[in-house]
Amino acid sequence: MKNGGGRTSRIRRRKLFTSSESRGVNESYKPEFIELKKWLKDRRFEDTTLIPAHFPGTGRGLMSKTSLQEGQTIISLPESCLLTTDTVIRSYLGAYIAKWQPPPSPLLALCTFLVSEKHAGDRSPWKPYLEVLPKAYTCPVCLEPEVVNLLPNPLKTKAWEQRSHVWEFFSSSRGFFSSLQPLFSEAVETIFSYRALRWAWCAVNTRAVYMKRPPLLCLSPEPDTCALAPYLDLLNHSPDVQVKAAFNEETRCYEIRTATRCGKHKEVFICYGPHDNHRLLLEYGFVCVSNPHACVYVSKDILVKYLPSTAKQMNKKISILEDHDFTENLTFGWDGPSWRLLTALKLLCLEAEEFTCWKKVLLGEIISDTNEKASLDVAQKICHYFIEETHAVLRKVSRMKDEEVALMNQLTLVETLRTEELKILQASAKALTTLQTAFS
Ligand SMILES: C[S@@+](CC[C@H](N)C(=O)[O-])C[C@H]1O[C@@H](n2cnc3c(N)ncnc32)[C@H](O)[C@@H]1O
Repeated sequence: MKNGGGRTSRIRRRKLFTSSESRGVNESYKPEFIELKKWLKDRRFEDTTLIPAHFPGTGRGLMSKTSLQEGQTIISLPESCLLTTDTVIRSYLGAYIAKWQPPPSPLLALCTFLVSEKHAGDRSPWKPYLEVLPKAYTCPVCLEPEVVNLLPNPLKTKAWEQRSHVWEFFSSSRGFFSSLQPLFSEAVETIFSYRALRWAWCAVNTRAVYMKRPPLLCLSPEPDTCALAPYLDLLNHSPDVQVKAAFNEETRCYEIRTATRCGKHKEVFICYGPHDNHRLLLEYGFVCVSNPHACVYVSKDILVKYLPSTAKQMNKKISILEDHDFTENLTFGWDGPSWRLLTALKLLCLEAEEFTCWKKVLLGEIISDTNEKASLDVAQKICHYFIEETHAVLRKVSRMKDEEVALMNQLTLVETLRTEELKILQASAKALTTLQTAFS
């Protein structure tokens, strides 16, 4: 029952209020930003609109020097500042990439360049940019296994998939890295280690902007869509803002135009997409407090577990749900259970004599008061089960924070996610109680 109604807008208003309260601390005096500024100036970019700052809620980001109006271009970064596969192919790596069969992917080309330039240290012309890149990431691939196990089930599965994916990316690239040995005096195995490649993978995945490029013959045909955009990639995400971002073929700059006003000395945000917190954690390693897109996912197993033991024709009902794509994306949100979740429950709760009406249920028709009530009751039970489970995990996280101080950051991330999910579940339980009163 997500209708984008009152609660969501209240959350948005609250969020806007809190962000306007949180003052950033100017960081432009820091040596790494002074160096980055010089480097950008040499590439014809000078910023008069934004300054690097640290914010209490979001960490490092960009702050506006003046108030920004709707439609204003907040940043216009020249092509010469962008790090793309073109940069890599034109570099000393180009000849090695061209020789390697099968051709490396665009992502591997970018990651190899980042690792190699980081290794070059002071000799790298990209040093001022590399120096401001985070040293560590909090995407699931970087989390300790005991922390991954504290994630909600569907996210946990995706987190393990991400770990195998990055490991596979590394192992399948070892041959290519060996071919680069003539470029280095140290053994390539020590330069292109799993940790180094994982760091580069996270840098590209959490920071690159979308920029579709024509395929290059020496690279595999996977889409070449990632560009690293120094300085611009200091902009944090907010679900409450709208921006237009694209490479302008006329000015040959990557430009971001805001559609949301921003006050002087406030954090300037862009929107990475209408992502829920699972996706933000999976792809970017953070979660957003009061995210209107956040939700709690319900799996098919949990649906079945909480149905009354008297429920009939369960296998048939499950296969109907599967055939009609109703076993995925079943969620609780700020406004209550989603329409998809309630519809799946209504179908599962059909009495034997109502079973022939299953198509009507999928079309959103009401079959009977009994069916409406039964499905709301199951939804409420599931919601309470999740509330209990979330409380239990939060207690465990709190114990672990005392015992495993080294994992503090990772545990705090899980705690924020789980606390947000608890708020959503409590809001859903309340919405369900209101709906249930109509049938009591
Ligand atoms: C493109 S970078 C933005 C700049 C980044 N904060 C930095 O210091 O380099 C994306 C990363 O910033 C962080 N981030 C972005 N938006 C955030 C937010 N609303 N709250 C907390 N962290 C955020 C996440 O770590 C994410 O992976």
